[in-house]
Amino acid sequence: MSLALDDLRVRSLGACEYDSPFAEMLSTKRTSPHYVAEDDRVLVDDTVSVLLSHGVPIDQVPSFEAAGPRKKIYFDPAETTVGIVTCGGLCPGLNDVIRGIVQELTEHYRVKRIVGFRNGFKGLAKDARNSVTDLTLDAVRDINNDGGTILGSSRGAQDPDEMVDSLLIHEVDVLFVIGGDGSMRGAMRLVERVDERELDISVVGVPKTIDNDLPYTDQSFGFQTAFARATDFIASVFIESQAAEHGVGIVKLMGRHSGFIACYAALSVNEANFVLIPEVPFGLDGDDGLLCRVENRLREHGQVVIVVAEGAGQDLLECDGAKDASGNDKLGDIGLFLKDRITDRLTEVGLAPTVRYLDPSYAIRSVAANAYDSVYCVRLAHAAVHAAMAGRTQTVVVRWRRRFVHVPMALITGHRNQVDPDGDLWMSVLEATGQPATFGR
Ligand SMILES: Nc1ncnc2c1ncn2[C@@H]1O[C@H](COP(=O)(O)OP(=O)(O)O)[C@@H](O)[C@H]1O
Ligand SMILES: O=P(O)(O)OC[C@H]1O[C@](O)(COP(=O)(O)O)[C@@H](O)[C@@H]1O
Ligand SMILES: [Mg+2]
Repeated sequence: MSLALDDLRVRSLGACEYDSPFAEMLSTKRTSPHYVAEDDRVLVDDTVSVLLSHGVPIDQVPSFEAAGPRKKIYFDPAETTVGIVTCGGLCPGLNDVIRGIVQELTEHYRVKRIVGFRNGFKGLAKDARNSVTDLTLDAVRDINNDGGTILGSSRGAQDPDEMVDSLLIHEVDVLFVIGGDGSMRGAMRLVERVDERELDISVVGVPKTIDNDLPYTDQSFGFQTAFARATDFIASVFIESQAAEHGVGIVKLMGRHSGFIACYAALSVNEANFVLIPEVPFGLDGDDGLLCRVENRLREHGQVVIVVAEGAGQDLLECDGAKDASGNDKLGDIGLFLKDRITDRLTEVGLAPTVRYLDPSYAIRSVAANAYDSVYCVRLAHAAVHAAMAGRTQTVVVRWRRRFVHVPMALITGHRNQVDPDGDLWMSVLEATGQPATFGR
């Protein structure tokens, strides 16, 4: 996708006139290999030929605004009320982000009040006006030890005007939306209404996706925890299948449209023979199809391990076009389908398989963040707070090539991050599994 520098400019509500609590600490800081000053920018691309292809001087190639504290801020902290909402599916680290935002706003910016809206955007609807909770340091003290979100979450559309009314009733100046692609679309609709009503409210997003399907972020928070947890289940079916005469282990992992969890978890265990992801179609039948390949593998090695992302092979299933409350496609169960088809095939050819099938999806998504993701979450939380207090709006904070940067909200929903079948990650999966680049197609 080709971007111009202007596509990457983030919106500000206005001039920053208040001293930031970080003003003194920043007074001597300059860009270094380990720090990007607030007036410097971070390149989108890191490859020589790509940079050259823009054909413009280096300060005009696409770049992001650096995240981090500013010397001057837009909101007067003593007069600022902040709201936080978590939306969509769970993801490890949601509580860490909430806690990080509350700690930063309380201990450094000393804002007037922080409220949490309960159960996602539902908590901003008209009939939920009493569902806010005060987020104090005490309220968030140990929440990082638990998975899920203390605020609750939901799917399903809400009236954006009602949501703006709720922000006004609670005198919210800054709203943090922690959510995925759907939530960011919802947040943009909210910003439209805020603009129409000429309100001075900042909306800043912290992108959340267990599937790692949001662009402009190296890896989303919680992803490392998720694939680390997924490895336990792959290891389990590996051991089970090893102990059987004709053992087949199948694990279905989350990944609606993007197979990152499947790829990373499989590479981590490095015992999978087939990794099936939405980005790479496969066929079942014929000498080249999955069933024949599984049979051959079983005959040669006595054991097969398959890792399948939930969105893989959807074209093989009958789909009724059903949607969830947020409008996301309801997927067919590729894991159970494969389990049945593989069992039938191996039984037909007399191999009497022992098939172990695990679908640990919710057991993976509901855990607390690991130490790595906790660090990531707290740093995203800090970046989000600095961005909002400096008046940025319609903006999300992400880590891109190890730098924390600001990205216009529209870009994060513009396309999906997916495993590139021509990229080096998929190549590593092919190397590790020994499976062909395509089969049955
Ligand atoms: N196109 C959209 N416009 C407005 N709101 C949306 C849109 N898509 C999703 N939402 C809302 O955002 C919230 C979260 O969306 P969902 O798709 O469930 O999760 P995620 O944000 O994790 O992708 C839901 O309340 C949903 O109704
Ligand atoms: O059963 P639920 O809660 O609707 O969620 C299932 C989906 O949620 C996900 O974890 C991702 O959801 P989001 O779009 O909310 O990030 C998918 O991997 C999965 O398909
Ligand atoms: Mg989503």
